[in-house]
Amino acid sequence: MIQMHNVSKIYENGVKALNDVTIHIKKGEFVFLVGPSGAGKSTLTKLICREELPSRGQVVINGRSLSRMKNREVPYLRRKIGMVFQDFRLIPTKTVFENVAFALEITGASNKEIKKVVPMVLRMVGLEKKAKMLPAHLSGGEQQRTSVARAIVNNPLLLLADEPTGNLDPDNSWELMKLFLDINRRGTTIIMATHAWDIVDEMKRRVIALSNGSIIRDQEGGVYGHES
Ligand SMILES: Nc1ncnc2c1ncn2[C@@H]1O[C@H](COP(=O)(O)OP(=O)(O)OP(=O)(O)O)[C@@H](O)[C@H]1O
Repeated sequence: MIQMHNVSKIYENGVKALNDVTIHIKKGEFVFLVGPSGAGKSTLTKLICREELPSRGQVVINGRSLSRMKNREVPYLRRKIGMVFQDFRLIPTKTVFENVAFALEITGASNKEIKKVVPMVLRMVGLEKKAKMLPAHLSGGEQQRTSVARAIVNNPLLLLADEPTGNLDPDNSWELMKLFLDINRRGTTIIMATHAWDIVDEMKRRVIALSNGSIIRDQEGGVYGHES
């Protein structure tokens, strides 16, 4: 489903963030991206959602090369990808319901569909009772679950999460991981960049370790590792 062939990324300021990276990720996999700060994890996730283009090599999602994709096709790609960030990125003036509904509205969903689907997704993340609240009145864990609801409301093929537990305490981090497992069991591929070594070690999933822009380990049922 995701293929990167000999991908390098050099930013305009000359920083080489990724160096000859080749990865294949199959539909339904759960992959942790690990490595020290600056190793290239965020850059890799940005290449997958075409927020950045590779300087060399190819990124192919579902058989489509992202370098050849036209700008007007990018929204269709993004609909297939749900994104979750460390800092939640909710719209502060919208309620929980409205934040999630917004992701559906921009795909042209009808009001009827929004009224049906949003409560279902809020129930799945355990926020059905908080639908009318604003993000500022929620705990960090609840804000992150709202952002997960928003990410999955379009039923994406892929959930891309960049350090999603970075602002959560251990209990909320594990709640989030249970939710991710649930989402993964329903068939969504998950790629999660993280420094949370305890989560990686406990979950025993595929681990891709980056160091200085290169893959130094790619292991099924892997651990965080301390080589990096
Ligand atoms: N937009 C940019 N322009 C220039 N250099 C960048 C840009 N984004 C990232 N970099 C550089 O590319 C390298 C890889 O950064 P990246 O954010 O991918 O690392 P990371 O592994 O996600 O780090 P962290 O764990 O701190 O989030 C770093 O040296 C960083 O400074």
